[in-house]
Amino acid sequence: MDDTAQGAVRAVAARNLTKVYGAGDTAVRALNDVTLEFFRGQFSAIMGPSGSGKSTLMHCLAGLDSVTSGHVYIGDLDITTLDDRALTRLRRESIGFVFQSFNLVPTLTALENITLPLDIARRKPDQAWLDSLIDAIGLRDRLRHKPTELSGGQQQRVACARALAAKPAVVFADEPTGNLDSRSATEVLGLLRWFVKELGQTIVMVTHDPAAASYADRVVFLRDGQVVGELPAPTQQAILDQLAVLETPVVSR
Ligand SMILES: Nc1ncnc2c1ncn2[C@@H]1O[C@H](COP(=O)(O)OP(=O)(O)OP(=O)(O)O)[C@@H](O)[C@H]1O
Repeated sequence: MDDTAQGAVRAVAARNLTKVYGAGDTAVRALNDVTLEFFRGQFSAIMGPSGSGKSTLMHCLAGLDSVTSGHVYIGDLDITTLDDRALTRLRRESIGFVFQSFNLVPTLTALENITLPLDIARRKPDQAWLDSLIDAIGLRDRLRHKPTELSGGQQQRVACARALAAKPAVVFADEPTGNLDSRSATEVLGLLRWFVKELGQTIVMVTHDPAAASYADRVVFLRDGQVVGELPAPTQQAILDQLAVLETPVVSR
């Protein structure tokens, strides 16, 4: 895919992306002609009122949900042309996920959870890369612990390392701090930011939390399935101001 004039390389893009759930009278247009790009080496946040289409957008971008029309690109690859098998391989090799509920495998140790994507893909670990992830999450002395022996914040840091283990093209984080206390949330957000700044990773995060979104390089705002604005270098106050506008019913504006 072309570089932009500023030299930023697109990591993920949606082109005229529409997603309709159901049909007839009960059809819901969750995404309505969304065209949007996320750049390599950037931390982006997606925000918007409940029901605005954030999860749907993330699921379509990650190849977890089919699109009704339009295109999704991971790098140069139009993933809407892939069959299920190719999509599964793409998700395994090129996409990392961090979920609100951590989703670690309870029977595996922290280290086994981190290397799981590599084991599934039968790929040899890059030890130096894994070491940098393990150092970054600060849990070298807990690597043999099972998830239940770790705090929520520690589990989410393990999940973050797992998301990066296979050096994905992009990491999608769905409310990664939604189940954490504020101190653990700050640690996880600092970690995500470090992955972007120091390792050049690309992260796209859905969040309801303006404090979390202020860690991003850029916030994209959705409303009624459409992109209605964005903020570069967002501050928490600027995000709150934008959300207040979005959450005001159109008729009273
Ligand atoms: N599987 C589905 N079937 C039918 N409608 C759906 C489905 N998933 C989502 N929707 C609808 O699509 C719209 C967008 O939903 P989505 O979950 O993407 O919004 P969201 O911004 O992530 O919301 P929230 O912040 O509450 O999680 C909503 O109207 C929702 O009810």
